Amino acid sequence: MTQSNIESYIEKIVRQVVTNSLQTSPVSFERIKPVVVANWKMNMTLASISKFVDDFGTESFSAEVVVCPPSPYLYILDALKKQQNRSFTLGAQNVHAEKSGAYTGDVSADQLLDVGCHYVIIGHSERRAIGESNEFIHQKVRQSLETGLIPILCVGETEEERKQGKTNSVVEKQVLTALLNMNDISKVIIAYEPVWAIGTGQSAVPEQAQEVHQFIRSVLIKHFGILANQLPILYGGSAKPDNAKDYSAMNDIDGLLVGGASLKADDFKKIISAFC
Ligand SMILES: O=C[C@H](O)COP(=O)(O)O
Repeated sequence: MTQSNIESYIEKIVRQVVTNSLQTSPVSFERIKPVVVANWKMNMTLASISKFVDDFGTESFSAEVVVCPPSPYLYILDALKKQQNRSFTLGAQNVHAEKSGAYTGDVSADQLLDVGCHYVIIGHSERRAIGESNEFIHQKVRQSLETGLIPILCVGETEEERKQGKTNSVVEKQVLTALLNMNDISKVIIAYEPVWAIGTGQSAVPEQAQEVHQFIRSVLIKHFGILANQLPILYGGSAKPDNAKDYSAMNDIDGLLVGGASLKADDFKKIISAFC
């Protein structure tokens, strides 16, 4: 074999590996550790949080479990979970893009770290709906990563956009704008949440979600390299104890972002178990 034959042979193999990884689920990597996140939104009180912690029990899970309470309860939830040895990690529902300053009512990434947070949800459709742009979301992701918080970046299309066949283009733009010019995205988690499935009881069929997850993974690999294969991509939108197992069976669904069904510890634990 001549030198140029060897080079073209190697090039062909490399191209084949990349093409395969773009078209199918990764086979050469270990399965990503599942992540199951509770987003309590603007629900719960001190009494119901205390009951949740009691009911959650001391069980530990092979999945990473994250609970995101409303911000006034972050500190007390951290204290309760440490005191009672609970196996979940703390996350916030939002963060400001700037490090500090005159932003009445907002909370910074440093402050979230200070009260025990490791994760933060960014770009949830309920915040996009009140005016958060892709660019602002990008700044929040950057600030969180620089501070040491793990961003859970939410993306997803509206019902109208899906009907118009724009799901992939909408989601691609949301992902790429949020992660623009970032060299290291290894700490990012993506959550695909079709807006029409959130809080409606009309969850996406697992195969429908899998299709978008696979597309998101291919976008990540194309723009950030093969290691992007290891980023968890979660599904969110009317996930419940009785459909969690079906999502966990999908190759590219690495966990769930759960709203309503995370308010009761028993329901939430059933959902976690589906990924363990
Ligand atoms: O963050 C969670 C999602 O918005 C899903 O909410 P849901 O499970 O109540 O539909």
